[in-house]
Amino acid sequence: MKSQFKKAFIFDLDGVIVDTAKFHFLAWKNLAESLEVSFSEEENEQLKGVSRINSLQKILEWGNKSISEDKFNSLMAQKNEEYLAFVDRMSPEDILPGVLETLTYLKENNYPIALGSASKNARHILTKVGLTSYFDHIVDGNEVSKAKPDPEVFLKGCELLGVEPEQAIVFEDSQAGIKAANTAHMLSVGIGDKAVLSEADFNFEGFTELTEDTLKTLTNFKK
Ligand SMILES: O=P(O)(O)OC[C@H]1O[C@@H](O)[C@H](O)[C@@H](O)[C@@H]1O
Ligand SMILES: [Mg+2]
Repeated sequence: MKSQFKKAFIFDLDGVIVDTAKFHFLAWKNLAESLEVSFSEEENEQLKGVSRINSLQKILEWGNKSISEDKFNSLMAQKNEEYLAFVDRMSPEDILPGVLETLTYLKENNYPIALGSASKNARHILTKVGLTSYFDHIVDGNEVSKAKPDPEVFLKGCELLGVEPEQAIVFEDSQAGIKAANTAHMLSVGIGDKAVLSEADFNFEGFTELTEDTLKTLTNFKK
């Protein structure tokens, strides 16, 4: 049965828990440049939180390129191979500052916790950094049909955690993810540049700013 008072936490992965956003950037940049499509931090911002397939579609649109289905599939595989070579070198040292402390506090205080990521590599990355056991449920790119900014990934997380969307607090580093949380009436917490994530209900540079008092403020906040 759902308790209407309980709060639950949903974490995005890339750029929130681990700094894999920089690996996605490097891999997409190499791919875009191989197609002679210019790719800067600005374009990259628009790919954060966006699925692999939609990201490649966007790059092709920006460069006004049309390619065969075979080429499309081989580029997706090539990007993922390059990305996974970076991931292979990851260890618990790659957990972003303050994340472990936040997860430990939430776990000790019995808050339900889910992962809500667009990545098909999410489980592999959580294993690499040793965080799998902190999550009651993991929803990743393999389990959703609609990519962020559609809220499907977070709604699935709520369903599995047994809470209503209004009870969920979402940590996100992408504009697409903040939009998804807002659309579903969840509390959106932007992690990163406030100017970029201006639509979030709360903003923090990183988890080191999230003290126990701040977490209590979030759990008591009514949107
Ligand atoms: O290619 P993957 O690992 O399945 O990830 C899909 C997307 O996952 C998101 O978490 C990232 O922010 C995106 O940059 C990425 O494209
Ligand atoms: Mg992210």
